[in-house]
Amino acid sequence: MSASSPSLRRVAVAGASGRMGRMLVEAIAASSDCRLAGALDIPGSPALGQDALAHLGRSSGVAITSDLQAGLADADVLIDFTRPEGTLAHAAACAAAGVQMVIGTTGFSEAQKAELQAAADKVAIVLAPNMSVGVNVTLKLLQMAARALDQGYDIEVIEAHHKHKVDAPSGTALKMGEVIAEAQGTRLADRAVYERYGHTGERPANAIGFATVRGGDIVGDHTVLFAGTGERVEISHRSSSREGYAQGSLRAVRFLAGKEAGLFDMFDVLGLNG
Ligand SMILES: NC(=O)C1=CN([C@@H]2O[C@H](COP(=O)(O)OP(=O)(O)OC[C@H]3O[C@@H](n4cnc5c(N)ncnc54)[C@H](OP(=O)(O)O)[C@@H]3O)[C@@H](O)[C@H]2O)C=CC1
Ligand SMILES: O=C(O)C1=N[C@H](C(=O)O)C[C@H](O)C1
Repeated sequence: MSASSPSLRRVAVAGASGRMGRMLVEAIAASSDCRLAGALDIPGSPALGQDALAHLGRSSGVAITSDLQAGLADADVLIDFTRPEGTLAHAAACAAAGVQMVIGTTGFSEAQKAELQAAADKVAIVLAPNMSVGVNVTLKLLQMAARALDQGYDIEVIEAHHKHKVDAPSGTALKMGEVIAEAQGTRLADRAVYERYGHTGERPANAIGFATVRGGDIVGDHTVLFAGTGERVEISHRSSSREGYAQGSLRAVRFLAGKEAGLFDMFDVLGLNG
């Protein structure tokens, strides 16, 4: 489906009654260049039939539906923050209907990522575990630090999130590990240590360790520790609201305008490659 005018993007939201979905619907309603064109949620959701802005006591004129075809019918792009299995079903429908996607969902397996790549061969998709500008700049800082601190520094990624989060480590923490491993000419799969318990033995020099905290309403904290001899470097990002994820998603929506196909990330959107 093509845009109704070059400057107005018609945006549907999947997981519309979720924490991110609500934030996205609100951000779209407040924007001057995006219009809410559909609101989807999972069959059985208590939000079905309600207006997408009902949680704010307002009306968007768009009711939340689980009918994928109806939810996408008027959309140029779908923003999806749901669960991997939901995102994959949405990606298949979007590829068939020619609807672009911005995907914030985390927790994909390698096989699921390959399915998203196949969808992106048909329609343009931005996929990123964190849409905030600050986190993506942090990833660039980590690239630089990882190159400079290549020898003699033990690397640990520590993340904290709210008690409702279902995947661990966070998608952002894994991305940080991947960026660091790649900057050092290695693969995260060969270095990641996700669990420690009991007699673990000494720390392998090349390990990238992960530690996960879950509790309360923590929006999202990430720290990477480079622990050397006599000093340590800590690079941290803390989100205090989901607004940054929503605004980053809208930047991705604008970036996609006019793109036919391909899998992009927030480095592409923000011009951070190179
Ligand atoms: N990339 C980024 O910047 C960010 C990514 N995220 C990621 O986004 C995802 C959602 O986070 P959050 O909003 O906090 O989660 P929520 O659980 O609050 O929202 C998820 C929404 O998706 C719906 N849903 C659940 N399963 C399915 C399915 N199989 N198909 C369709 N819809 C489904 C839920 O419905 P119901 O409640 O009825 O189950 C709910 O409306 C997570 O993977 C999270 O890690 C989060 C923040 C930022
Ligand atoms: O579930 C969340 O809340 C978040 N998930 C993303 C992740 O897994 O990295 C991004 C952010 O940290 C919030």
